[in-house]
Amino acid sequence: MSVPSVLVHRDAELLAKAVAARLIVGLVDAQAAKGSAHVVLTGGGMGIATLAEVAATTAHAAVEWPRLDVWWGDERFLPSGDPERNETGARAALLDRVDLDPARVHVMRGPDSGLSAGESAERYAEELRRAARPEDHGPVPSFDIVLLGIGPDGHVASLFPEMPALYEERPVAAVHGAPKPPPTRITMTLPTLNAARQVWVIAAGEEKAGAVRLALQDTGHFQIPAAGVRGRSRTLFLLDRAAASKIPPGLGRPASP
Ligand SMILES: O=C1O[C@H](COP(=O)(O)O)[C@@H](O)[C@H](O)[C@H]1O
Repeated sequence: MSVPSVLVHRDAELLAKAVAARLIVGLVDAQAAKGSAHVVLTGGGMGIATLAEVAATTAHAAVEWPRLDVWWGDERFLPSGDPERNETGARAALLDRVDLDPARVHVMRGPDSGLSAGESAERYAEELRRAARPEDHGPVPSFDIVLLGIGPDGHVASLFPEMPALYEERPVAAVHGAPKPPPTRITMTLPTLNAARQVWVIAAGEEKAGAVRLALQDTGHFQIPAAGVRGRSRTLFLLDRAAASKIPPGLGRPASP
């Protein structure tokens, strides 16, 4: 597990552009090294803004989109096409604008699939298992990059403080009674997220500052789930100044004037 590094950009707009540029380079590097790459997407304001910035820059043509596997860290358990689904936002911002192989876009199924949330979680775990290679040493691929937003309560993906999914050892869990709507969700669990080479937590705005501070301290992950996500090679907290405003002096590195 890696020790988190913190990079601070001036504001949310610049943060989204900087993360987009970093994501393009990360995917190009991974594809150059291994031929293909796995990315895990997040919903939320900064997650979708980052994807929109990837779409907006011509540099995204450097990514070999047909050789990219796209996964989600979590999904709201809503029918396909619902505007509140993380998938819907990601498709509108980026996925429908690039040449992905549809078989490599791994959506978490909603109620319109006829599956219950628990069955959908099991189905996703099975899809992850099928994509894992012997060199991954586990039931899920070693994702190249996991993108995560963070809630003001410290949640990441749909891992909310003190909820049962935090105790779950299976790769994917159904969440019932989430404190943020909708109450029913599907989420990768901590062991799955932490199988990634790189985990990037992206946050903008003062309302995230307290959670960011606690996530960077030795807070228990049952209280602050973001404190429990760490990439095997690298963990980055990519913040704007407002989200970084409560971290101890000297911890964050300014990245934008
Ligand atoms: O509900 C969710 O919230 C978080 C954070 O969203 P934000 O809008 O406060 O940035 C997001 O990361 C997660 O994927 C999503 O389902």
